[in-house]
Amino acid sequence: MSDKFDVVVIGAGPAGYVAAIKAAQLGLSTACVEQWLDDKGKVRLGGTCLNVGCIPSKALLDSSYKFHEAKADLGVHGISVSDATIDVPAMIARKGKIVDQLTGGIAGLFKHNGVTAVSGTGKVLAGTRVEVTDKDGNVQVLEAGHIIIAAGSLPINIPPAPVDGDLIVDSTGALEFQEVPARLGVIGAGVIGLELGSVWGRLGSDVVVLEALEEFLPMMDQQIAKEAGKIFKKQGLDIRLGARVTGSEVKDGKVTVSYSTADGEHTEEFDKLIVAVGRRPRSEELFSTDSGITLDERGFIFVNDFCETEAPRVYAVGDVVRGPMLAHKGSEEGVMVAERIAGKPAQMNYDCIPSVIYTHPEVAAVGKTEQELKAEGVPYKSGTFPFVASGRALASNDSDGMVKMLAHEETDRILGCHIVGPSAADLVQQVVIAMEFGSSAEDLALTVFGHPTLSEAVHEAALAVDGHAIHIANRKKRK
Ligand SMILES: NC(=O)c1ccc[n+]([C@@H]2O[C@H](COP(=O)([O-])OP(=O)(O)OC[C@H]3O[C@@H](n4cnc5c(N)ncnc54)[C@H](O)[C@@H]3O)[C@@H](O)[C@H]2O)c1
Repeated sequence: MSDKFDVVVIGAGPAGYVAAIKAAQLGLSTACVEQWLDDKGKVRLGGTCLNVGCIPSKALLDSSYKFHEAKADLGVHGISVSDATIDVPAMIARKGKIVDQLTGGIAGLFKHNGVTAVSGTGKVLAGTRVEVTDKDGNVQVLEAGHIIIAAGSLPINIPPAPVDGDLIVDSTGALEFQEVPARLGVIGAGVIGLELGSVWGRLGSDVVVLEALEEFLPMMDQQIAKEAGKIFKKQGLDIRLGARVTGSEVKDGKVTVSYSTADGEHTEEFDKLIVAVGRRPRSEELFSTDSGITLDERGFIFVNDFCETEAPRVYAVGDVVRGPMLAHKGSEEGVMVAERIAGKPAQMNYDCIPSVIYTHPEVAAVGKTEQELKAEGVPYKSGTFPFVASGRALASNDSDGMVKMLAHEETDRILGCHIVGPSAADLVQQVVIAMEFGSSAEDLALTVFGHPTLSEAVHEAALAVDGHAIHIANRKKRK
């Protein structure tokens, strides 16, 4: 193997592997260094997202939802299922197969595009060189025209609940339970806590989520967060806000968690405990001190809007840099950087990145929340539409939630859209496209939406912005 490449990418997660494929497609000789190994000691591509994140968690979310439907949701359609049971090891094995299929698919894409996968741990040295140490300790140095660091992130550990991989697990361990825990504790009511809490809750666990903050989903639009909180409560998720975990004790196959609230100290006993208190950038031991790369105060690699680090010809993308820790944000940064290396004037629109919590119903958002617009003093108007007024949602017996559209009071330009409801992730994408093209709420209102679809709820929310909704009573004066 040559040790000279136009581009060396460190990390083969969604940010790194996409950057590598794009760079190769643009005619640049490209290597991608990855430290993850499979059980045979071969390099494994795909990073957290494919191996222990987005994809396996969605596989379990879907399996557990089907079980829940069979047990509790089909009766209303006149379908009776007697004695639905769940084979947890079979469910986990199916998830494993999907992961294998997708990670193998990236190896195929690398081959097809001519990306060289290099097994080992990469470290950036001065002079755009990358030192790679393989599993046996062999070291080689790659000479790079440009470097793209896409080293990702790691779960945060907290001293009150040290992960032991058995009773106390992080998001990775929570994808491997071989039986349904009777009582499951979750620390953190963030994205991971809610998704994994839903999986095991639907399979029969009695789930308690302990969240230190008083506010539920503070990053989300508060009207939508409140609606989501009500729905999750109705589903049986016991989310305790203002509950800061202060300690844990493992004894006799159980874990006792201590937490404090405004009322004082409390304890709860669980069969398993998931720690989901956030992730941190994987930026340690990633570059030599003379490489010129710097970190910001939170440990993220410091980059500008074009993902350029302070070292010439060294870029960083994805979870290891500022911005939301989302696979699609990392992938798009990877594409932008590959194109800029190839001399194209590419840039990212950071104002138009959707985010989703894959509970059922899903919670999805793009753009500004109402509280952000208020804080920034931006004049705005809003329109909402509840799914209970959607024929399609009622037909599917899936009518919890609403769509909320925010537009500029004077220009009518769409500023944000927030949804809790069926297929929220796909619905919000319609608004992402509209926003990317600078659409006004009226543009969406004048668009023909197929009937009967869930998408009509987006249309009606856009109509409601100026009091023109058809299928609900408009509260505001029409313009
Ligand atoms: N669907 C998705 O897009 C998706 C899925 C999974 C993860 N992610 C990303 O991964 C990252 C990590 O997710 P996450 O859910 O771990 O983090 P998060 O930051 O979304 O939530 C962590 C929560 O834990 C709480 N917390 C911290 N310490 C606590 C304590 N001692 N006691 C009680 N509560 C405590 C915090 O207040 C916070 O609300 C996020 O950036 C997320 O966006 C995204």
